[in-house]
Order: sequence, then C-alpha cells, then structure tokens
Amino acid sequence: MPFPFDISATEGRARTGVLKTPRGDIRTPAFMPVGTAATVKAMTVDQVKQTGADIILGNTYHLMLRPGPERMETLGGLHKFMGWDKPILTDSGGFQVMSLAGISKVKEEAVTFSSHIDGSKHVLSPERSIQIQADRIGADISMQLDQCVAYPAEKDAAKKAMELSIRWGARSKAAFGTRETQALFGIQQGSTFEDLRRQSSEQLREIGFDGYAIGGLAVGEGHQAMCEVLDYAPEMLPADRPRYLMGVGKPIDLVEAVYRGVDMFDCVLPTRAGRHGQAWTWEGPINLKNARFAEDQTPLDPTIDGPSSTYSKAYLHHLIRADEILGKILLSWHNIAFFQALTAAMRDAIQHGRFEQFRKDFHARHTSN
Ligand SMILES: CNc1nc2c(CCNCc3ccccc3)c3nc(N)[nH]c(=O)c3cc2[nH]1
Repeated sequence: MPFPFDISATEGRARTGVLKTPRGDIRTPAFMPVGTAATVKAMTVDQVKQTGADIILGNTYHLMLRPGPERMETLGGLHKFMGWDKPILTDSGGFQVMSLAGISKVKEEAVTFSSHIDGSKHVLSPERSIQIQADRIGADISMQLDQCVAYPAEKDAAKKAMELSIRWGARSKAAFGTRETQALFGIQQGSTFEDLRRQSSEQLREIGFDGYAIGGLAVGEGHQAMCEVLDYAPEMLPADRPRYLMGVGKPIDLVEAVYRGVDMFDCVLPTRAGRHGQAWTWEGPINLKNARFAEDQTPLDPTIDGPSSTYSKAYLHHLIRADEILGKILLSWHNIAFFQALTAAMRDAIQHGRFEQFRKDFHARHTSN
C-alpha cells in the first residue's frame, strides 16, 4: 500500500497536499535539504527541524563509501545514527558516481567505480542500491538506480540511457518488493526529447511506483530549457502520486516548477551558497562579503524565525569576512529557512487560490543573477 498522497487544493497545474509516511507527514510543495554525509552541512538536526523541513535527503554514494552500508546497519540505520526521526529520502547513487567517482563503467548489470576518497573498487547494481537504501540506510523513500545523461545529449545516447533506466527501474522494483513502511520512486529520463520522456513515463507507469521523479534536468541546460521540458514532463506522470524534480534548484526554479505541477525538490544550493557567504532573500541572492553590508544593521529577513531575524547583516558580513565557522552555520541555517518559507508561502497561495498572484509578485520582487 503506497504512502497516502492527499492533494488538498489545485490551481491550474499547481498542487498542494500532504504525503503521509510512518515517520511523519510531508507537506507539498516540499523542499528537501540535502544531507550528503549523514549531515545537512553545518547544521544540527534540531536547527534543520526549526526551519520547518519535513524530510531530508541522504546519499547512497557517500554513505556506501563512508561509513559503509553494513556498518550503517550495525549502527541502527541512518535515522538513529544522525538523530533525525522524520522521513529520509535517499538517491540511488548513480548520479553521484557519474559526477564524483573516479573511473566508472556503466554496464547492463551494474555501475562499477572507484571511490573518490581512497580509490577502492565498488559495484552498484539496481539490486545492491535498493539493499543499501532500504535495508542498510533504512530510507523511507528510495530511488531506483538510473542513468542521467549530460546536457546537451545526442538523441540516440539519451534514448539508450532512458531505456537502460527503465530496465533498471523494473529490477529496482523487483528487488524492493512490497513494503508497508517504505516507498520506492521511479525516475523519468529522456533529456530534452518529448517523445523519449513520454516513452519513459508510460513504461514507469506500467512498472508502478509510489512516486515519480523527473531526472535528467539541472545538468547545465539552464532555466529556460528546463522550463520548456517542464511544460510537458510533469503531466506525463500520474497525477495522484508525488512528482519530484531532482537537484532543483534556485528559488525561481521552484516557483516555475510548482507552477508546472512539481511537488518535491532537493538542492545543495542553500547550504553550499551559505558556506560561501551567499544569502537568499525575496529580492534575490546577496553576498554578505560585499562591503555594502559592513554597517548594515538590518536582519536578512525579519519574518523568518532564527538567525534570519536575529542577526544584523553587518555581523554576518564580519563573520564571513573573518571566515568564522559561525558565519557558515548562520547563513546555511538562514538559506534552508528561506527555502522552507518559500515552499510554505506557495502551499498557502495554492490552498487559497492565489498562486497566480504569488507568482507575479515573486517575479516583480526577485532579481535573480
Ligand atoms: C543538481 N542537478 C541535478 N541533481 C540531480 C540528481 C541528484 C539529486 N540530488 C541528490 C543528492 C542526494 C544527496 C546529496 C546530494 C545530492 C539526480 N539523481 C538521479 N538519481 N537522477 C537524475 O537524473 C538526477 C538529476 C540531477 N540533476
């Protein structure tokens, strides 16, 4: 029985609802902070909770290299290990292998690669990825193993990767079996080719998943090209199940993807940008390193609880300039809280039938650079 997904309101293609899991409810549209190596970088789980996040991401690739799948299970699984008792979604590791690992080889049977940490050899098959995600890490939501092609892609290469991903999707589903307290999401591929994405969607639907991700985007195509794919891709997927756009994105990407029917997001941007002094605001990103903040006593955002409303830009400017650890902590915390405030505002707008107005106001106020 898949997790109940109750859509409480829609406006055009945008939806708002709740994905109910044994470890807690996930309010959608949802932004999922990324916790690569069993930590949302520079934040305690309590701080992550305070931002309003309902779910975080774990990463099979990183965790299988360190501390290792079997040790993770010995230690009671990721929730216990890191002290996060709400839902965790893990990616299957294939994307990270292609972007992080040393030499890697993709075969029908599995991906083989050498660790970027110590060069050790590893094998990731659909079956092994499911075992690591669902049984060793204990993820509430696991992702099928897939192959994401770079952008731009030749249509033939995109077709081959999409068809391999479908075969791996079927093997992932078979390995996952039927579970009462855990879910498995399929991943749509097909690069920027509408017919490939349609073929992928139809075959994913036949296999049957608890939720469906849109993969193969945020790989360098840019906002415009991504939106052109999102003009059709989300609605090729079942309307009654969650749609997760992987690796996205900037605030403007979230607004435009929600407008086109996406429910769930993950991105390293809030924490990564925070560590480099960038703070996200309703007017767009600002960099606290900039001298113009040296005597600015206003807070980042008085409407957001926590560091966003309790510290001056001048203080944050000082911390970042001094490369103080606290600067990375406070800006990561603010950015995650801002992304939660953004998704909360979109949920509220859709619930009250004013998302169109929200989207217009957002564009008027936000200058993305
Ligand atoms: C940034 N752009 C982007 N990211 C993509 C990802 C990874 C999503 N983030 C997962 C993560 C988990 C923990 C720690 C860090 C990251 C994808 N994952 C899969 N499986 N397939 C994709 O097509 C795919 C496409 C992507 N584009």
